[in-house]
Amino acid sequence: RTQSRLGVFSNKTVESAFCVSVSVRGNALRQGSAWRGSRGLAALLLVVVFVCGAAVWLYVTSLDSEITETLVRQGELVSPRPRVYSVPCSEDYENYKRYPGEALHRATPDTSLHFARFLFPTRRLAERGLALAGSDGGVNLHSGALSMGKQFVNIYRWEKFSCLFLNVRERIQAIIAETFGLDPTLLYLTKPTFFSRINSTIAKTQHDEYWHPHIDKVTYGSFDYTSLLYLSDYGSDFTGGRFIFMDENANRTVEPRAGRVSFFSSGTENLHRVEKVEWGTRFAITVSFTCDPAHGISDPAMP
Ligand SMILES: O=C(O)CCC(=O)C(=O)O
Ligand SMILES: [Fe+2]
Repeated sequence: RTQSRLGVFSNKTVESAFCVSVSVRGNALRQGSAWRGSRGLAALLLVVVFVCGAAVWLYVTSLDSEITETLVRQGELVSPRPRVYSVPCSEDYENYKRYPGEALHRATPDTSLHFARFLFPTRRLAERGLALAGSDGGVNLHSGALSMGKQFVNIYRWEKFSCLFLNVRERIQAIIAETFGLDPTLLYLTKPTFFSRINSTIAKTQHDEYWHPHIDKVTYGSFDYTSLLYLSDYGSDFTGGRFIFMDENANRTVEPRAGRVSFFSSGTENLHRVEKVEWGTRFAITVSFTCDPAHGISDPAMP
């Protein structure tokens, strides 16, 4: 369809060009109008090039994402009950030691109401932490120390962060436990738990290449449950950057919304990737849990 639209525009252009070449052979008045005509033609050409460029760009970006289903739109409010999509259990789990309560589901709740209170300070903290770190990837929260040249800065000094994080962590842990039918005391925070800021600049390190399909249990080792708390809105703060579950026959997306928490079991059943961010800046925090007490980490503490 894009090609035929381009054809129609080209035909009109040829017609106008013919009229102009007739005019220049006439008198001065006609030359003046020919000049105005050719300026109009140039403007028309510019508009045509812009429209075609935009159409091709939209087409290519829609091809890139290949979304087949949108599980949750940015504007939807899925609250207070989480929306749950069950996926078949991955056979990989047979190779792992099992811990009580490991469940194999995917849940995509929108808990904006519960998290609204934490959004602004958490987002500000993420912005300040990432500005200090000067990285386009993420900032680890488990040590609390950001390297800044040769100096280390403890981010937990800011904003009573440990209390804030504890609340966020506890609430997410409670929702995961409730949704998967687990005992919340058998879930442990694990590392890495981190802020991420993504924009359209080119990745500096391989770690910054967030768009590759991956399985969190493989990438991070200790993850059994991944949760993502979004701190900015798809469509207004940034475009692109949708989260995509890559199922066998479908690519199912979750559109980030500030305050939305998406969580899922971290195994093969939840292969996923993040679409490249096209415009703007996307902030999120990844809070991860393990069922293995040996991989648990303690909550950040105030120094
Ligand atoms: O930020 C997201 O939506 C997902 C990030 C992710 O897949 C990861 O950190 O492993
Ligand atoms: Fe991931």
